[in-house]
Amino acid sequence: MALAAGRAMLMRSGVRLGTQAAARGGNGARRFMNHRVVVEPNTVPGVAVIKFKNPPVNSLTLEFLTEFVICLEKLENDKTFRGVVLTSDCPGIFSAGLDLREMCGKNPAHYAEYWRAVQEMWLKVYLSNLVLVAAINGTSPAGGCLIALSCDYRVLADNPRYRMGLNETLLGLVVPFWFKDTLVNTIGHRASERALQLGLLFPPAEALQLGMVDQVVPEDQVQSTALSVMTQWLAIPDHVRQLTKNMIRKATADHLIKHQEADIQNFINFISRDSIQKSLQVYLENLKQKKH
Ligand SMILES: CCCCCCC/C=C/C(=O)SCCNC(=O)CCNC(=O)[C@H](O)C(C)(C)COP(=O)(O)OP(=O)(O)OC[C@H]1O[C@@H](n2cnc3c(N)ncnc32)[C@H](O)[C@@H]1OP(=O)(O)O
Repeated sequence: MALAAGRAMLMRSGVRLGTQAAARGGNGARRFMNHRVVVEPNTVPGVAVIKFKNPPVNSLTLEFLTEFVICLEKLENDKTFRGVVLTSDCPGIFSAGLDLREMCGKNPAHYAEYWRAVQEMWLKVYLSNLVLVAAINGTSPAGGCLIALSCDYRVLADNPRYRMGLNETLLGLVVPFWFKDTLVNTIGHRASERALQLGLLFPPAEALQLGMVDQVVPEDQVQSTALSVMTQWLAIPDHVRQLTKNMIRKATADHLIKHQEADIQNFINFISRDSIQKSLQVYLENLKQKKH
């Protein structure tokens, strides 16, 4: 379903699906290249590494989301893969979250298409049959943090410049209930109440203390740590681990699935408001200004 919608979207946007290139890396592993998502089968058998490559900041554009979902779906359907490490190819940034330009100055049909893609991405990651380990090698606000929180395990680089959290209120936005649920399921109710209302972005030591990440390691060890953690997770037979994961996550995902259309309508109504459009424009302008 998501794959079909994604293919249609890529066709509309002029991206040819036949262009995915396969090449052999130095270790003989096949390396699949999309435009914005690079998939590398790794030295650990059954494990692929997905690298986000949507410069400058890995913002979650419609095209990025579509490629990402297609990549995950392909890996899920290829029974040689049991686990995936998610990481970034953009130095210092895991993902800047939802692309603000997708939510600014567009029409309701675009907002609907974009929000459905955000929902589908979250459902795909949150309910994946694969073991997903986030190797967070950069800052990850809002939607970037959501991706990491939706994985099974999080390893964060020990760099005080890398912040993580759901900072939506700082943009004048209210997080959707399923962003909130994902955070509450990870760090608990009280910590989420404070983090969400204040739009807090946490440095590594605090993220670890809160349980937002599972491990903080030196920057050059993020991916290797993620891969060794993966070995531990893959020691469990897939079917029992998958059934257990599904049992724990199903209610949260079902809540969105049941209200998916209403959630899209709510997003359109909210994001189309003049006051929200104005605050997003001001936020984008401030990002530009800070450079000068
Ligand atoms: C009922 C439903 C309600 C709606 C719910 C909506 C939920 C929203 C979720 C989100 O994810 S909103 C996005 C939140 N993200 C952020 O707040 C991050 C903003 N960006 C930054 O803080 C910084 O850019 C950075 C990520 C820390 C990187 O800093 P750096 O100094 O390295 O780069 P910049 O010069 O700031 O940025 C480069 C370039 O990229 C543009 N950009 C940055 N973030 C975004 C983004 N999220 N979307 C689109 N574009 C982004 C930035 O404007 C610069 O552009 P140019 O000036 O070069 O054109």
